[in-house]
This record gives sequence, structure tokens and C-alpha cells, in this order.
Amino acid sequence: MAESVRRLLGRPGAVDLRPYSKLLEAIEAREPELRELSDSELTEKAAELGNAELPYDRGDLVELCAVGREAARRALDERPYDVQLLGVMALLDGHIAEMATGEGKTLAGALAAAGFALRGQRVHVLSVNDYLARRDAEWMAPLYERLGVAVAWISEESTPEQRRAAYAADVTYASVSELGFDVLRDRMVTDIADRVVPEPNIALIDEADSVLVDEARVPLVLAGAAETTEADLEMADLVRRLTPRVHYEVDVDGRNVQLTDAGIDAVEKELGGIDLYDEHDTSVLPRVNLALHAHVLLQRDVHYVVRDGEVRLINESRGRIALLQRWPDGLQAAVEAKEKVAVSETGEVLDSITVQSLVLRYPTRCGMTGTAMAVAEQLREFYELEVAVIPPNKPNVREDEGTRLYATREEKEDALVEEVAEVHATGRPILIGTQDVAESELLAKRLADDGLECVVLNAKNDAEEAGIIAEAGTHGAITVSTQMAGRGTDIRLGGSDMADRDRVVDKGGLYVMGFGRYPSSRLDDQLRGRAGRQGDPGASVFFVSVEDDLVANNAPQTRGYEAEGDGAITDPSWLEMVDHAQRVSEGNLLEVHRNTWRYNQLIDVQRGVVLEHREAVLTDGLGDRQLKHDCPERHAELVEEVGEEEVARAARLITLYHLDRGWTDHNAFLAELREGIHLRFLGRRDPLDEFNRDAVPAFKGFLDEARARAAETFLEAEAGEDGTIDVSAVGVKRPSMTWTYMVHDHPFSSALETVVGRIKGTVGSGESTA
Ligand SMILES: Nc1ncnc2c1ncn2[C@@H]1O[C@H](COP(=O)(O)OP(=O)(O)OP(=O)(O)O)[C@@H](O)[C@H]1O
Repeated sequence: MAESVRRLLGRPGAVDLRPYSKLLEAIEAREPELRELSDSELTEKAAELGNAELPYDRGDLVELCAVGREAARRALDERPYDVQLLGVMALLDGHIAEMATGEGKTLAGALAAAGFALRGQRVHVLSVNDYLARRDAEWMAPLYERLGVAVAWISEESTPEQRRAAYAADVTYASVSELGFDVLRDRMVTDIADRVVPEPNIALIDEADSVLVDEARVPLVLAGAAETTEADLEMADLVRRLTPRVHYEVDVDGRNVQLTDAGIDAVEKELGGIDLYDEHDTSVLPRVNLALHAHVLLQRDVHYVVRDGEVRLINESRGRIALLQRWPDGLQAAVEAKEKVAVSETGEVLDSITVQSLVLRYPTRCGMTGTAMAVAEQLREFYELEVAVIPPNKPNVREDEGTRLYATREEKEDALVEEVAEVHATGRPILIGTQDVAESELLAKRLADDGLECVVLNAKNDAEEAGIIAEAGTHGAITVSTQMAGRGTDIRLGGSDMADRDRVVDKGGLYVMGFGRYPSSRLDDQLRGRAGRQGDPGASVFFVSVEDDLVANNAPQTRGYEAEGDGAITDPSWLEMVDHAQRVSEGNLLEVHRNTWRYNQLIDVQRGVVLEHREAVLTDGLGDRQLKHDCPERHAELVEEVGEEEVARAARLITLYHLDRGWTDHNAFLAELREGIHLRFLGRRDPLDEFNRDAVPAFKGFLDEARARAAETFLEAEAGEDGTIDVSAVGVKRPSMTWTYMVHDHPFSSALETVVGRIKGTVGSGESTA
């Protein structure tokens, strides 16, 4: 092994790889003998590894890697590199393997998954989207087959039967959201046979930082149909006429919008001289706030797109459209009113789960990604995971230029377009990373105006994007892409067939340009990592302006620089300012993650109590026993009429209904409580303590209350002529459809917060006049 690689094996703060690397020689030594085996003999060798429990001892680890390597060579015509085997061993030990782009994480992950599966564990390989789940499962299927391991995948379209069958395989590939929603839906079943997800064993997470850190800020929420909200066209129309900064102000981080005093006056006047803060009519203010939030904070083509007459959300951390996802409460309808499309059904939150709770269900967790070290502390804090930095198979020779800073956005764009024209003239392929869909389209238009034709990727279709990005290394190609569009797909120099590779290598390989730095350096690195795979030549550079949101919102001061004629700022302290702004932004994101987690910890405890109780009702007849105890006469009568089994069934359904109903209401209470907490924050009390102080007593008596309601319903239940009890006649109904929500830490500025803003304003002016 090269000296440079050896030096990398003992990176501070990361898992020590030396114990693994010591086994590489022994693994290689097994090769000649294994090559002589027939296919079925090789499968038998793999099966022999199943004669012991986890963890693998050193001898078995050598055998597993050697057998796995030989199986991959035969099944995929790819002989795993030593560094990939280091990755496999780190995964089997429950670590996050940091492996750069193009190092072959898919194969390393599959070998580790097979290793777990051979020892009798059920493995869930979690991907960021359905396309990758399916692609990887199908791609690795021949390898699994040689190793005698059953593999399957799940997608959004999978039916419950298909899901059940897929989860029954040894290794199941699924996107995190599909898994999350399956878990949530399983918690609502009224018959055990309807469950799809088995007990969790091993989670192997692809793109681990995106899933565990980026997606963890947004809980997965399952909602059920309730009544339909009316489109509030009047409000949508009214807020459209308001003027930014005169009638409303947006917080620096773009999460809240508030009416100014002038705005309040204008709205009150428009509505015929009403008082928005009238104690007797509190219904108008929330409507104004919703419409304002929809109008100002949610931007078309950034947060959502309008397609086929529907508002479809873009998942920000993933830059793609989410089917069946909505905003909570009236916000969805407010956006629909803003866009003048038909209002869709609204719903109420049935239950939610954070990515963290989802992943922590698994006794063993591991994963891989190109960028883990930057979030090593978070992975440790939230998931008890350590990072193993796997050296590249071939040294990285990409040239990273860093940041070019400009005074204005316009100057930044001019400079980038000029650079694109210059580089493109040589035929060198260019990949430009933008912040969002709208920016991609504007930039593409600008490039086209300058005679530079490009392909745009934006949150449309994963499979299609994979095909496009695969060609981004073609001679003369210009590709514009949002941050993670088309991820997980290799960019080969000279096109996907590498026909033109030599010519592109001569030009310096792929040239990656960032149109602005991202909210975290990790995301910058992900973009950069698109170039320079497997020792390929390549380069990267970021164009930034002082007006970029990242800098404008997070830098302590944005004045006092000296720019050159074209707007370029070369003062090193200003370049440092950009890094600083990014660190501030990273800190904010971490705080959001921490908050999501903190608030959810208590909710998780309460949910645990409900779920345990629910389980006993579902599987052990607890509801029937309780109702028999609470309503003995009615119970006996009904048994007489329809028999014990049917009464037990009805008792189960009635009890589950009231447990679930109660939990839904409690969820709504907690959400409201959390919003209101900000008011008390003014009193310098810790909002989380305040939250817990109220959430705990509110839960007290939860189970007793559900039980009492179940008894009330049970007393009303009647036996029908067909010998069954029709529970729907006594109001026991399940939501007719469910869908998933996208929630933000702070969905929208509530009426309460606007009141706070007003109180603060009053106090402020009071002081100045005193
Ligand atoms: N041992 C190997 N020998 C030859 N080719 C390999 C080997 N391992 C992986 N590859 C090839 O390398 C390419 C990159 O693999 P893969 O997509 O798994 O990389 P990755 O690390 O997941 O990259 P990304 O960060 O883009 O997801 C694939 O075309 C794969 O077939």
C-alpha cells in the first residue's frame, strides 16, 4: 500500500482503520483458492459464514471479504478495491464510511449488507429517493444472488402486499421517507395482518449525512383527510397589493414575515375599517398571516412548483418534488389561493416521526457518504456514530480554486457567464451548481441569450435526471443543476460510454462551478466532488456575491469593501467573511436540528406510552377486557347477540379509534403549545422547559380518557341483523386517505407571534417617548 494511503489510515477524530488494513493481505491470499470454486460452491462458502453470530471475528471477516470480492468479480465484473473492503469492514462495525464520489459506495454497501444478512440480520438499505433504492437493488441483485442473499426494493407506488414481500427479503432497499411512512402507517393499523414493516435490525444508510443531518430537520408527518378548507381568495388578493418593507418585514433568516404598523393599518382599511386585534373576532388575523406567509415566504419554483393545476412541494434539502406532500394547516390552501388553483383536501396530523427516531429504532446503524467528517460531531451527538475516513483508491488530483467574490449578484453572474464562455470554447465540460430551481432556469436563460446552450436539471424526475447527469462529462457539455439533482449518478469523462475520454482528459476534465456557496461547506464539497472521481482530472470554483443570501444574512457587516472595475473583491478578509457567513449558517442549521430533536424527545416518550398500550389492544385483547370491565351488562348482552369474537373485534376497533383520535388531538395541542411558547420566551424562561411543563400534565390521564370515551361509544353500539356490530354507525371511522406533510421547524408566523411583534413595538415606542 502506498505511503500516502497508509498515512490516511489514522486520521484524528476518525475510526482507526489500521486493524482493518492488516487483514487485506490475508483476504488477497484467499483469492486463488476461491477462484477455483464453482458458483454453487462459492454460494456455499458464503452460507458457512452464517454459522456464527455477529460480530465477525477476524478470521470470518477475512473470509467474508474474500468471498464477497470473488462474488462481485463474477457477478458484476468488478473486483472490489482494497479501500472498498476497508469500507465494508467499517460498515460491519457500525460506522459511517466516508468514501469520496465514484469510489464505489454502492458495491461496498451491498457487501456489508450481505455480511449482515448472512448472519441472520434483516438489513434495510436506506436511500435518499425511490429511484436510487430501485437502481441499487437491481444493480446489486446478481451479487446478492451469488451470496445466497434475497434482495428487494420499495417505491412510492408499491402496494401493501408488495411492501410486505419486500420487507420479508434479507436486504430491502427503500427511501427514508417510504420507510418512515410505512412505520407511521403501521402504527395506525387496526389489524396486525395489515402491518408491513418487521422489527428493525440493521439500518445501512446511503448518503448518510444528507439523511441523518439535512433531512433530520424536517419530521415526516402522516395526515388524514378532514374537511376541505375554502380558498381564501380575498386574502390572497389583498396581500398581493401590499408593498414589501412598507407593509411587512421579513426576518433575516427568511422564516417569518410580519405586518408593520403601516401594514396593519392598510389591511384594516382594506377590510372596511375593522380592528385586526379585536378580542371578539380573532378570525381575521390568522387568515391575513396565512396569506402573507404563502405570498411572501413561499416562492414559486423555489419552495413549490405549479404543475397540472396543482401545487407540488419541492423538498428543499433534496431539491426535488415530493408527491403527496403538503404544508400543514391552512398554509396549503393559502398557497393554492395565491396560485388560483383548486383547493385540495385538508387534513389533520395523525402522527409524525423524526428521521432520528426512525433511525434510532435500529439496534445497529451504519452508512456511507462522501462528506461525513464535517458533521462528525453531530453524527456522534445524535446517532452515536463514528466516522471512518476511507482513503481514495487513486489520489484525488482535482484543482479546487475556492471562491471568487463580487460586489453584486449581477457582477457575479456576468463573471460566471464570461468564464463559462471561455472554458466552453475549449470543449471542456462544465457543471454549474445553483441554489434552487428558479435560479437554474434564470441562469440557463442567460446562458442561452449569450449563445451558450445548456441542459438544466431540476427536481423533475430522478430517473431522467440520472440519464442527463451521466452525460455531463461529454465534450462541450454545459449542465446546470440544483444542488443534489441527479445525485448518486456517476459523471464519466467523455460521456457515459467514455467514448471521448482522452479528449476531455486533455482539456482538464470536468469543470465544476458553484453559482454561490451553499448553506454548509459540506454541500459545497458535494458539488465539488462531482469532478475528480477515481483520480480523474477536474477543477472547481465558486462564484459568490456580497448580495447572496448566505452572505447578506449571515455576515456581520456587508459594507466597506473595495471592488475592482468588474466588481471583484480580492481582499482576503472579505473572502474570510464568506467562510464566516457559512459557519454562521451551519450553526443555525444545527440549532434547528437540535430543536427538532429536543421538542420531539418528550413527544416520543408520550407516543411510546400510547403505542405500547395500542399494541396490547391490537394483539392481546386489552380493549375487550377493559370494556367488559367498564360496561359489563352491555358487553354480556352483545356477546349473547353476536358472540364473543365479534364483540372482541368491535371492542378492538372502538378502543383503537379513541386512542388514535386522542393522539391526533394531543398532537394538535402540542403543535399549538409549541407555537405559543415563543410568547413566554419573552419572559426569559427556557422555552423547552415551558413546553415540557405544559405537555406533561396535558398527557396525564390520556389513557383513562380514551378508555372512558371507548366505553361511551361501546354503550351505543348495536348488533346488526347480519350478526355483526357496525362500528361506523357509532362514529368509528378511519381517514379515507392519508398523505404526508412537509413541515418546517417553524411553519409560519402565528397570530401570537404577530401580537408579540406588536407588543414589542408598543413597548419600544413607549420607551422612546418616556
Ligand atoms: N471495484 C470496482 N472496480 C471497477 N469499477 C467499480 C468498482 N467499484 C465501483 N465501480 C464503478 O464505479 C462507479 C461508481 O460507483 P458508485 O456509483 O457506487 O460510486 P459512489 O461512491 O456511490 O459515487 P456517488 O458519490 O456518486 O454516489 C460505478 O460505475 C461502478 O460500476
